[in-house]
Amino acid sequence: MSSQAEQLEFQAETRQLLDLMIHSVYSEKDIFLRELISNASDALDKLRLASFQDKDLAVDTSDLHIDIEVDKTARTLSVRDNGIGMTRDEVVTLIGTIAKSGTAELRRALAEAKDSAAPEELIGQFGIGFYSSFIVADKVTLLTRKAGETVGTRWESAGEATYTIEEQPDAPQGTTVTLHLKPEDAEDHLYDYTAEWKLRDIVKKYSDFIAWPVRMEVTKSAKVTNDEGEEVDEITVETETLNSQKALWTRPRSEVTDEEYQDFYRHVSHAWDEPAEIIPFKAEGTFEYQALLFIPSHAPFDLFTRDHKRGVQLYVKRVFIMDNCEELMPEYLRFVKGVVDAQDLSLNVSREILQQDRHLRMIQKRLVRKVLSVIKDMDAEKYVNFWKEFGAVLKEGLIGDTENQATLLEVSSFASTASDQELTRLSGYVERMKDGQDTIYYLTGESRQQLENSPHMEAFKAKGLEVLLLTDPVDEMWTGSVPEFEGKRFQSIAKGEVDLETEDEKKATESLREEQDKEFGDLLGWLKTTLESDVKEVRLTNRLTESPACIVGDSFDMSPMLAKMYRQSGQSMPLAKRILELNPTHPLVVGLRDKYAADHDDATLPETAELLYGTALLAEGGELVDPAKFAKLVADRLTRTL
Ligand SMILES: Nc1ncnc2c1ncn2[C@@H]1O[C@H](COP(=O)(O)OP(=O)(O)OP(=O)(O)O)[C@@H](O)[C@H]1O
Repeated sequence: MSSQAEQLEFQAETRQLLDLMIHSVYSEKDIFLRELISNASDALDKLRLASFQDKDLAVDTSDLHIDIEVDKTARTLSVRDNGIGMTRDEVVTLIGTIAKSGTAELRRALAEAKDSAAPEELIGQFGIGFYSSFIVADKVTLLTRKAGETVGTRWESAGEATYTIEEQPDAPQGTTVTLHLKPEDAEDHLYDYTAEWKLRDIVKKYSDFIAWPVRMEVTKSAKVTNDEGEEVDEITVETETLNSQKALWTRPRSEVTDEEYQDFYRHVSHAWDEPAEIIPFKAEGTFEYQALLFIPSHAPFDLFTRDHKRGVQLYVKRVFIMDNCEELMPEYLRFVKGVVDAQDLSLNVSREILQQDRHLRMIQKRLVRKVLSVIKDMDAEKYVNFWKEFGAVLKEGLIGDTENQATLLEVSSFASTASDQELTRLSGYVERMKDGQDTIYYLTGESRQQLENSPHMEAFKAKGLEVLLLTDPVDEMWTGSVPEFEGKRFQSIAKGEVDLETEDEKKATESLREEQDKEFGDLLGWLKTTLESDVKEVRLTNRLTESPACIVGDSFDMSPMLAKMYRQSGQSMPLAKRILELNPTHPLVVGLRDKYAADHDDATLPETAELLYGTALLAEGGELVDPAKFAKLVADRLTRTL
């Protein structure tokens, strides 16, 4: 007895995607089968794992496999697995909606792309494997029963606004996806997906390495002699395993083609791009393992969201143990995909055990070194693309991975005042350093333009000193914890006192300095009191050539941008007071000094002090605490000048 079929609506984004899929002119239509087999293979992996971990789960895992079945008359193609299956709720959440984290981005991509975007790009970015069925089918039925449950679920959709879902008491355990195929149309690359040769071809091409047997009933004809002594064709139907099931990582690189690696990459990463680097790796000795890692050519859309989930898979003796094994790759290499197959771990390992495992830590160490060395050896073109896609993530490693800090610095690139087109490596910066320069100067902030025009830059521009322009949020963090590169100290030009004068220059200006300190002493003291709630010190500087004032931090002060990031992430961050530096040669500063000397009680003085501070803050791209009050001050002052 089956319950009433319920009709549910697809989420709006899913509907748009399905629409794209159905009307796709994408010529690589064959890939739908790869997606279905990939899902089936994952489901078998999960069942085997569940049977290890849950002894009460009464399931037969002795014959796990994938069947491909065709019905030429009904024009259907089914992919059946006896894997983990899904509950009704899982079908609704996994098949009816797209992962929450991706929806906002997807909506944007769909709006931007409309008809122009190649659907395969969207498919790739958002990992919507199952939906690719609708490229070749006008109706899809999914029948599934979760291991351990008694009742199954039947899901069906024609890829329009809705799908139906109902209970199916007699469903076998596992999942069967049945495609009601669209009419053949060779011109549109819609082939006969009930043809044995075609299916065999596709499986060989895309899914040969799948560890589980992919089976299909095939007809064989053989010449036999009948009772009358005549030679006749005998047609027999037998089940054949179409894939070789060879784990790619166990085979030497010379025996595997690039295509095979690429298809495997797409299977493990659920991505559709090509890997930029293929990294086979083998360790022998006391602790044996094999790894096959990939550096993708494109960053996935969810690289920076918390629930980014695909990384390196852990296998133990060719048995899948888990996706995204965090113990194998540090966070900052989360874009690396692939598998690690360890020989000496127990199949029963849990996440908790893994966290303690010494061997795993050793594997991680070696893999990290291997990946970094591959990045180091990339040719220029590949590296530029790599850095564009993953540079901001890699730099996260500068914060925690002190062991590889030197290599990470070596492979990092940065924007710099030396070129407005190309990024520079630190080695390039060091080569261009002036005689006697022992410091790598940098400035952090939100955009290149803001940094280039910041008052902090003035003296550096005037002296022709190169400054790195760091605009990734992560730059705010690592610059605080990495002291040097090849003996050259990093120094923020917005922090500490800047001393760009040579000894000779210092001598020449010494007396001028003393004089200025005397002349401006009163003003500095008064300003410090007046602006007490905003600054902790007021001093003269020679870092400014054009602006009247700028604000700097002490060497160990948090930058305003970093404080803002903390506040945005919900942490309370008291406003840190910084230092106001004045340009003693600027007419505004000189004028202010004179006015203060003439009349300490002039009513306009405190306002001018506030304007001076506010404009310095704006010039560096900072945010005023009370913009309305500041605007009013400016307007009043302007009115008086008219
Ligand atoms: N044959 C199957 N057996 C069990 N669960 C399945 C099967 N096919 C799909 N699923 C479930 O549905 C989910 C969504 O599948 P879909 O192919 O749309 O994306 P995916 O496999 O998660 O890949 P991606 O990472 O590309 O999103 C899967 O993650 C899996 O949990």
